[in-house]
Order: sequence, then C-alpha cells, then structure tokens
Amino acid sequence: MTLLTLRQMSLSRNGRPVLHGIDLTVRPGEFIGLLGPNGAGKTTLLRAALGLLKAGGHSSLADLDVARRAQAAAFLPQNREIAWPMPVEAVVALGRVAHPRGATAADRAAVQRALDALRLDPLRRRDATTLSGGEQARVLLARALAQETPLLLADEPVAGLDPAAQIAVMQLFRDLAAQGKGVIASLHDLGLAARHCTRLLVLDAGRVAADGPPRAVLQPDLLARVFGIAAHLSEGPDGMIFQPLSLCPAAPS
Ligand SMILES: Nc1ncnc2c1ncn2[C@@H]1O[C@H](COP(=O)(O)OP(=O)(O)OP(=O)(O)O)[C@@H](O)[C@H]1O
Repeated sequence: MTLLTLRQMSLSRNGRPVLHGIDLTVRPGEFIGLLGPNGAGKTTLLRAALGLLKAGGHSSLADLDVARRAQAAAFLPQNREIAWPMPVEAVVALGRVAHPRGATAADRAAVQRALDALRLDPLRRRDATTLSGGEQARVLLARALAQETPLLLADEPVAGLDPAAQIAVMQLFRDLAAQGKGVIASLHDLGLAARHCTRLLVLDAGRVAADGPPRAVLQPDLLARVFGIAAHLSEGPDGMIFQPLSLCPAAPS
C-alpha cells in the first residue's frame, strides 16, 4: 500500500527549473523529514505533490478530484498567519470540511482530539487572530490534524514553536506514523529530524541528494556538500544526536 507516489516530477518557475525528475513513494508508518538548504525546492515539492502547482510527471494525489484529495491528505502550509477573527475551535473545525456529513459527533470528536494533541483546549474560545505566532501555528496544525487523513504534508511545522512544542509536534508525527499514517515534514532542524524521523529525503537544487534512514543520510560528506556544515553525530539512548558544529571552508571556485 502506498499513500503517495511521485514519478519524475519536474517543475520550472519563470523559466528556471526548480524540481528535476523527483521520484518518491510514501508508505504507512513513515515519518519523512524533507530537508535541504533555503531554495532547494521543499515547499515547491509539497505543493506540486498536492496538485497546488502544476508539474510535469505524475503525482498520485494531484490526480484525485478535490474532495477525494482532501480525504487522502492534509496540508499545513508555510504561512501561519490566521486572518479570520474566529474562535480557535471553529478554525480547527474547518479541517472537517472535507468530511461530507458536516458537524456530527464524529466531527466534534476529531476536533477535540486535534485540540488535545496540540494542547489547545485552554485557548479554544479565544479569537484566533489574537494568539501569538506560535499559538496560531499550533491552531493551523490542529486544523490539518482534524482532517484525520492517512497522509499529512507539513511545511516547516516546527518553525516558530518553543522547544517543548517542537518536541511535542515531532513526537506527535512519530506517533501518527506508528499508527500507520504517513507524514512528510519539511524541516531545517537537522537535530530534530535525526532524532524523530524514520526517513530523510534531502533536496539540493531541486534534486534528491539522499534518501534513507537518518544515520545513513546524515554523513559528513553530504552535510559538507549540501549544507556546507560539519556536525557531531552520535547514537544516544533514544535515537541519534546531531549537533551542528561549524561551517565548512568554501570550496575553491
Ligand atoms: N513564485 C515563484 N516564482 C519564481 N521562482 C520561485 C517562486 N517560488 C519559488 N521559486 C523559486 O523556486 C526555488 C525553490 O523554492 P522553495 O520555496 O520550494 O524552496 P524551499 O526549499 O522551500 O526553501 P526555504 O527553506 O527557504 O523555505 C527557489 O529558488 C525559489 O526562488
């Protein structure tokens, strides 16, 4: 069973190639960290996979009609500002729009599960526009969770969150994967990715530079070549420990 298949996905913007022939299969149980420097193509890949950007090649999600796509995958976009002056619980309930029956007991239970997962119950009646940036980010993630889809695509889900919330979100994604769902999350924190993801996909200038388990991917030569950094890597009691140390000297041109 697969949750997402991309075959030879390519995309140009303003005549400049941004993705070059990406192949990817996501299966239940996988929490994939989508890594790469700024501009590598992570957001573009997520949006093209969902059919929000038109791309060459094949995406199993982009082929679905809108209603079925919303039942197959939820998306947390990079922009986290909430513009609607609505209570938090109403924003989270928007995640249920893809479920045709509307406000049933099942919908209310899904909204409650999402509020609990993001520890938002104390804020549920607050106007969402009055929350802090990190709180708004958690509300939008709860909205995506309330969709209760087999696959979640999240664009920088831990950006702007405090350390406890970052770890909680990574553990939540790991738990979703353990329950048989799939998660793809673009991430810049390689330490969190190393510790929590089951698989890492590294993009470099629109191409897959590495794809595999964290300890196989985060090798010194890849870190130097793609990210331009040296790092300390070791095996901790509960997973890998990754500590960025220094910039690599620039290669002679
Ligand atoms: N609307 C656009 N028009 C032209 N080029 C674009 C557009 N959107 C993105 N790009 C280019 O596509 C490339 C990939 O951008 P993308 O946002 O996918 O990168 P990213 O890996 O998500 O980066 P970041 O880590 O900074 O969020 C970049 O070079 C960017 O400048």
